[in-house]
Amino acid sequence: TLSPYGVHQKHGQISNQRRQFSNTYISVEMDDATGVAVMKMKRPPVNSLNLELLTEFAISLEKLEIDRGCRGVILTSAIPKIFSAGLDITEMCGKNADHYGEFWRALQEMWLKLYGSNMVTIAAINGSSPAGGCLLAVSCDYRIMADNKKYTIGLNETQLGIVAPFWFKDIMTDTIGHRATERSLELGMLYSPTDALKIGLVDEVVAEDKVLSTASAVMAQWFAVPDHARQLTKSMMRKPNLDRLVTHREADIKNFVSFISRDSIQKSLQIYMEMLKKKGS
Ligand SMILES: CC/C=C\C/C=C\CCCC/C=C/C(=O)SCCNC(=O)CCNC(=O)[C@H](O)C(C)(C)COP(=O)(O)OP(=O)(O)OC[C@H]1O[C@@H](n2cnc3c(N)ncnc32)[C@H](O)[C@@H]1OP(=O)(O)O
Repeated sequence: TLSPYGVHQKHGQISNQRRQFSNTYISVEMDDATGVAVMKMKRPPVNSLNLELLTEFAISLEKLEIDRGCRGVILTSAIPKIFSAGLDITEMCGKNADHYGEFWRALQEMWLKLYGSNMVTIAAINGSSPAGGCLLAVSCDYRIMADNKKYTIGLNETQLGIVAPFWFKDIMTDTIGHRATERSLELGMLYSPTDALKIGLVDEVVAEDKVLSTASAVMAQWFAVPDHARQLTKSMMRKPNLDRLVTHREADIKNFVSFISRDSIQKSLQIYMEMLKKKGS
């Protein structure tokens, strides 16, 4: 079927209790018996967040949000060793202003839906999660990371010569505190799972093969609280950050477009991409 956004979706029934829907880059398996949906990003090689993935992400969340049977979402990756490499740098390089604006709006939309969700959201971080990947995780209610010191998480934007916008910074501050955020963002720090746990960036570190089962167990604990009370509390806690972006949404897009279009910033991003490619070859 074609959704109102023009994204093709495949629907399938895999049992009486489980429903599945899949787009190009997102697959969702909804378990009607538990009320839990597992949403997986599947954009090889590194789940970088391009315009299409962000759009599919927002549509999938919207569908779950209006599904009365769905009370919680586990967000994870179908790609081994990678949760998400963050924003697709090629979406921010060598394109025109209209494209940058459309891309940024899609990112804002996805974030407003994820951070503002009424459902319980748990990030099952089964791999590296820099920058935009960290934003996804920090926007959830709870974070469980795989215990593998090769994986890192953090807002490393300054290492690319770019700057995390105020709404990334706000939720990072709410998660790890002002001082830790200041240091972390200025230096563009990436943390191992153990260090991320120490500063409170993730809530639990578990063996790689236990990430999903732990997420399900944590979900059951959160489900023990009456939905209406938990939802009103979540909304009370998150409303100021949501309102701030909604109020300044157009200015934020303008700011991004003018910043990213600068020659010096384009050059920094190109150098970073070349560095990534060299490392891989
Ligand atoms: C004043 C302020 C106002 C407004 C705001 C202004 C600015 C905007 C800020 C925007 C916020 C930005 C957020 C972001 O998310 S930027 C992206 C940051 N991401 C990273 O730095 C991660 C980079 N990637 C890695 O570190 C590694 O790839 C990773 C994830 C650890 C995996 O490592 P590995 O398995 O070894 O894989 P490779 O490195 O070999 O990568 C494989 C392949 O993927 C390409 N690639 C990797 N990451 C990205 C990416 N983010 N975007 C696009 N492409 C990516 C990589 O180049 C390889 O490609 P190849 O062709 O060589 O196969």
